[in-house]
Amino acid sequence: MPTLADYQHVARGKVRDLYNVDDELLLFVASDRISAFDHVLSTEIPDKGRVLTAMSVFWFERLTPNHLVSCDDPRIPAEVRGRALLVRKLAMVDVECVARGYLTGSGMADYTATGAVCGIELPAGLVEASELDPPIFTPASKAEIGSHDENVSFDVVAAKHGVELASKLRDRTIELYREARAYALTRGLILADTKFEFGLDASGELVLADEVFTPDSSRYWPAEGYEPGRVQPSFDKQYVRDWLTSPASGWDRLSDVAPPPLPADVVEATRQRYVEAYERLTGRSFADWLA
Ligand SMILES: N#Cc1c(N)ncnc1-c1cnn(CCN2CCOCC2)c1
Repeated sequence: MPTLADYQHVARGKVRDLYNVDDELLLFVASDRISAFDHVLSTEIPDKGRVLTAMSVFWFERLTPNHLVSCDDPRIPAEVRGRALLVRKLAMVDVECVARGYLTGSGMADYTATGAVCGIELPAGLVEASELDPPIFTPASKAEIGSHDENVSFDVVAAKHGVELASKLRDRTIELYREARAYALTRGLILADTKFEFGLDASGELVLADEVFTPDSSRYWPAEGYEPGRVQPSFDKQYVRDWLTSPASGWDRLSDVAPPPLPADVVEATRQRYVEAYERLTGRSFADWLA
């Protein structure tokens, strides 16, 4: 059985890492790190990596083609089993493919400033968390760790990758989002938006890569209590956000100071929210995940 040290570390994200296994395969590892307010916190959330990996696998089982080869393979080191995926190498398309079914975050900021998002004019009078019907494709250029992705128009993507591939990215992004949004609603969860990464395989086929419909790549809101006109509570990170912005933390989010460690009760409540999100979405018990 190999260890992680046997594989070359080839890419590091805020909370994920990529290792080279061989000419065909990569190891995609999800950590227990959590980010909030653009900081990677010093406190980890136990099982976060395992829960998010289990969520990606649930969706990869339903949405093909994708890069997943295996979640349970002898080439996966025991130390990361359950939070690591063996994936096939692709020629990645350098676009963050975002679908938005609700107006929030940078989309709301762009709308407030210009009445449009990624060059897509929206109706007047929309408010924070307004539903967008139809959902919109709002691509972004990938940013380095620590800075925000930049929203770009479809035409910018088409200029870089050609109209045919840009259209495929847009159509596949919206198609996948619509399917997952409808399903999530049946489980009492609003999938407000999501971010995909795609690659091309040797035959030139567009293949879903990265993580899929996890709380790190997507915004999940509880459907119960949904009300446009205010910022909705994040299903998974609200406890962290509320504590960090409360007097109890002693932290000023507008300062450049790193956030303080999280108290144990916030860590446990957050862990429970990740487990609850997985169990509500999949109908499966997290205790059964690669036990
Ligand atoms: N997925 C995938 C994938 C693939 N299947 N084939 C080739 N390259 C990639 C790849 C390389 N970098 N990234 C960006 C996202 N990374 C995620 C992990 O953590 C680091 C950042 C994706």
